[in-house]
Amino acid sequence: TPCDDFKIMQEAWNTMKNEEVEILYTVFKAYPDIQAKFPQFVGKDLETIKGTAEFAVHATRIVSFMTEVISLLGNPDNLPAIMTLLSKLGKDHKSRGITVKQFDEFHEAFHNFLHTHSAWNDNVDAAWHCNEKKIRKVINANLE
Ligand code: HEM
Repeated sequence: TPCDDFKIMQEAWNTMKNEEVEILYTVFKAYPDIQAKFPQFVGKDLETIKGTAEFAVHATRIVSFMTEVISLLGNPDNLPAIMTLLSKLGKDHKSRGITVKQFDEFHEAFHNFLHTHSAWNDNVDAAWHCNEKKIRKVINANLE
């Protein structure tokens, strides 16, 4: 299945994973309701906060989480670790009042970023979608 092509997914991600600030900016720009959930960013001008250390720190937390999960893919021994990380992410965000709908929004905006990146192609897309579907299932089960 395309899920087994995790290597090309990891390679593509490696070319994008250092664009933390641009990734979070893309998400907040498309969905201000996501920005509004952050006590430190609510009501602030996105263009202004984009350049702050606080913004870079949070962008890096999110993107590093993704990097961690993506690096663990492909080895069945890592499955329990992946499940633990994803369940915790879902539970921690549920307790902040964040919804599946907002994760869908994040997802969509995040994809606009990925798709406009030069490392993206049909093979990466297929591998990404297959793995992402499974990942989102675990997160959603813990968000609901
Ligand atoms: C869907 C919209 C989302 C909203 C509204 C949201 C909101 C938040 C908020 C308010 C915090 C706490 C910030 C702080 O204490 O400084 C947080 C923490 C965090 N978020 Fe999100 N988040 C979203 C999606 C995501 C996604 C998709 C990921 C990763 C794939 C992610 C990863 C993290 C991580 C790693 C932390 C720090 C650990 C923790 O406290 O849980 N978030 N998020």
